[in-house]
Amino acid sequence: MADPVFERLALIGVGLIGSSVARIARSRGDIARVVVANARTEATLNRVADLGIADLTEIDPARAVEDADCVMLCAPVGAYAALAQQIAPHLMPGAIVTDVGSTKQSVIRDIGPFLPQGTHFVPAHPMAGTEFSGPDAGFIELFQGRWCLLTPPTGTDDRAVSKIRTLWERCGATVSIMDAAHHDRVVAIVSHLPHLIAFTICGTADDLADETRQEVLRFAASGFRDFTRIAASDPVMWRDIFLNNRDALLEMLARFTEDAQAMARAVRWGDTTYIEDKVLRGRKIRQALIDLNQA
Ligand SMILES: NC(=O)C1=CN([C@@H]2O[C@H](COP(=O)(O)OP(=O)(O)OC[C@H]3O[C@@H](n4cnc5c(N)ncnc54)[C@H](O)[C@@H]3O)[C@@H](O)[C@H]2O)C=CC1
Ligand SMILES: O=C(O)C(=O)Cc1ccc(O)cc1
Repeated sequence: MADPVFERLALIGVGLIGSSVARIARSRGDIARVVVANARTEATLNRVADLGIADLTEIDPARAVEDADCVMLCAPVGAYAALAQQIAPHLMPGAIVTDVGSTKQSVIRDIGPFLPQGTHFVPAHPMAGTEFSGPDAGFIELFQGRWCLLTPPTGTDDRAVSKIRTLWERCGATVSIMDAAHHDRVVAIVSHLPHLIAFTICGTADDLADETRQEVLRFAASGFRDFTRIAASDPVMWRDIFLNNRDALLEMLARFTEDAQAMARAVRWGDTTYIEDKVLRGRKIRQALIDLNQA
């Protein structure tokens, strides 16, 4: 077995993503020699201990990061600034701080300024997840065959980037490195806007008159069901994502609204070619994903 990438990995937050990393690290042995789990409540830490997915549990984030050569923030992105401020004075010289947040410019803005000289910061975003949360939701296969996007700010130490790349590759992901602003625009269209649409359409259906709502729930076809799966995601996590990728999300929403209006016009005027073209385009995108094995 290869040497572990890290001696001690501290996970700040052990929900779906943190607990999946913990499970993989514990089962493989070549990611970290010791896994420390931090969460806000004793109840979560007791659950982590029962699940046996960390070597140590620690309720104080400042203590959790002591002696860790890698600290991974796995909480909702709105909590990052306060967490960074708390842990910064306790980081070991040379420690690598990384994260799994779904927005990247905000994370660099919120964490970067607190980190002391001599530590390294490698922001990351695994493009894998489910609508479930908490330590029970994680699983070993979560990142298998999925992308992990790294957005190291200019000047980041190459060895630190390379170690985080190895960590994610050992989790089963393929790593791609990109600029944080580009990342935020890409995920706004492929992830954040689809979630916004899912939350909105479920709300719209729920706002309908009582009688109709019953019908919506009883006869929901698979299209609506697919939306409800996404809409079942964690409210705090998505509140934080929307507010921390505001500009890119609003830009993509404006473009989407224009396109939806064009579709409405085609429906109103019976523009069969327009409607067929759009449906065909959707079908081609679906096929391309299937060909890439990502659907
Ligand atoms: N759920 C998903 O599908 C994906 C989520 N992400 C990102 O990963 C991060 C974690 O998401 P999940 O694991 O899904 O969330 P989760 O809700 O399953 O777990 C979050 C963890 O953070 C802790 N936490 C919550 N608020 C906190 C606070 N104010 N201070 C300290 N700790 C706090 C919770 O106790 C819990 O341990 C988020 O930043 C999210 O944007 C990234 C990829 C996919
Ligand atoms: O469950 C789904 O459909 C997801 O899209 C999961 C997801 C949620 C947030 C991310 O930043 C990345 C992936």
